Amino acid sequence: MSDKLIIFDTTLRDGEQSPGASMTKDEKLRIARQLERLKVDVIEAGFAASSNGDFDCVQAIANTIKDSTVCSLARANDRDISRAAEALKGANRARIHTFIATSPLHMEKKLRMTPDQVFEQAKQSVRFARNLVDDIEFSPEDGYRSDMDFLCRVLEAVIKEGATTLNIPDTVGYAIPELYGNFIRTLRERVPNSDKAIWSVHCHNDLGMAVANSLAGVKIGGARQVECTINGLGERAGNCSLEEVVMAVRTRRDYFNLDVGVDTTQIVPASRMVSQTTGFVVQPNKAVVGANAFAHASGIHQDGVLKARDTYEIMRAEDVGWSANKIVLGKLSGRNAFKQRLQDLGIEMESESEINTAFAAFKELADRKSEIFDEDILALCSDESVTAEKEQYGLVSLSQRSETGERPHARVVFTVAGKEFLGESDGNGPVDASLKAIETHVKSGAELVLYSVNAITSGSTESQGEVTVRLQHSGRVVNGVGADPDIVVASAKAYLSALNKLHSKADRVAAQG
Ligand SMILES: CC(=O)SCCNC(=O)CCNC(=O)[C@H](O)C(C)(C)COP(=O)(O)OP(=O)(O)OC[C@H]1O[C@@H](n2cnc3c(N)ncnc32)[C@H](O)[C@@H]1OP(=O)(O)O
Ligand SMILES: CC(C)C(=O)C(=O)O
Repeated sequence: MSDKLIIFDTTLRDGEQSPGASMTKDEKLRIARQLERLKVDVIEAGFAASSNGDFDCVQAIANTIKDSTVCSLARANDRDISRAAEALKGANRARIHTFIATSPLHMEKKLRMTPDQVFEQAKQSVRFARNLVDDIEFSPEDGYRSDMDFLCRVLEAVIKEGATTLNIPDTVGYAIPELYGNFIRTLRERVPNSDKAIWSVHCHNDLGMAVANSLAGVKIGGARQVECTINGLGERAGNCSLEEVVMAVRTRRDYFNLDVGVDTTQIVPASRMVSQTTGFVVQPNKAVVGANAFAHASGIHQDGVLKARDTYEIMRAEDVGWSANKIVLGKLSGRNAFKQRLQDLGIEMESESEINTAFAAFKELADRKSEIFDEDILALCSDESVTAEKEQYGLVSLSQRSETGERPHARVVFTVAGKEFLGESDGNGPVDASLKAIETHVKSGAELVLYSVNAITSGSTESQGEVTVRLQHSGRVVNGVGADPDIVVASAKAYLSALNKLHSKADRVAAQG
């Protein structure tokens, strides 16, 4: 049996069946080119007979893609199949994928056909398609819920008519891995001449088992084609996700012993492209392509990964297209990860006790802020040099008046080197008025380059607000942070804190030079 697993991507067909994921021709072409870079074996470009627009998409993709086989879906009737063949005319390698439902439920209630009629239509359609194109895939829709004897009869007949791939869909995601794997194996054992066709799996994710079922179809059943989509996009809860199935087979080659031709470094770019095109956001904890798939937030894991990546990583982030794995600093981080980040940022600490002080400040900040960025660490480390005694500026009191239709006015009392000053100003808003009131006396000449507000405590109106301001002056950039239940007061505190840092940096520069 072949040791190659064929990757059949149906993002542009079944993926587009996700409500809200419809794509334009240009978008489909762009994704098709990315799928070719990804080196998938087959691209199911659409359903040519479904509309003139989708016909154009299939045709454009067929005329553009050179390496992958381009496929169109078609119902089991002459019109759909002819449209598919026509759209695929320009393809280097073309495949028609024709299907008809074989489960008792679908035949009786949906198609309103007898099993014998379905049998004849399946045979006739494959024969018709085979006269137009050599590469024919046949799918008994709702195959997994079909009667085994009937299914074997249909599959035997379509092989005789020239079907080259037999795809057994779990159309409604009802299968369980072991049962689905055995189902495929039984079919392969019972259908005469089963080795004349490639067996394929197409699983939906209604019970969250699309990937597991597909892999069971491969391992237990002996399927050698998996139908899948980028980000697991697809009808209802989606399809088997390409990135998961490919990385499972590759990472556990010891178990599957199969080759996949996919260039895995193109996985993340493909995932991003599909997400941006469809507007379907990838959940952060999604395997392989989620933002957190290679991110470590807890101290023990961070320590392990810094010492040896494989302690907590079974794949390399770079192998699937991320630039690197991530150590995310936060309240669960430990000293080793913190020290490593200081080193990465070029921050030198002279003694272990200095590091301990910075680490304690970091932990305190991390209790209030869910993620600590490099800017926070830079600010936090420069804070160490600003002790209470050295503070040049301090807030004493603030009052402000703002009424609808009137320009807000602020009165701020603050200290400069221990002496009290009163500043007053109007402004566009109460925050603007307060900062201008401080500047009436300070005249720092600094430019405000960032202003942001965070709720430190839970999201009620009583929350403590944390304001960050970033000031720039003569090439120096400093962050100031202030917290208070009153956002205007927090802003004034943050502003004065940033002025303190500018002042202390200026002092240091003066002392050095
Ligand atoms: C499991 C899957 O994902 S299958 C693929 C699903 N994808 C799509 O349906 C997307 C594209 N579909 C479409 O654009 C339209 O449904 C079309 C163009 C295919 C058909 O549109 P309409 O002719 O208006 O039919 P409508 O969609 O209302 O009903 C489907 C018809 O096809 C029949 N049909 C369904 N499957 C098949 C099949 N595999 N082979 C032959 N006929 C079929 C149904 O019995 C029904 O026939 P009826 O009109 O005689 O009752
Ligand atoms: C057309 C077939 C393969 C399908 O999409 C399904 O059964 O889910």
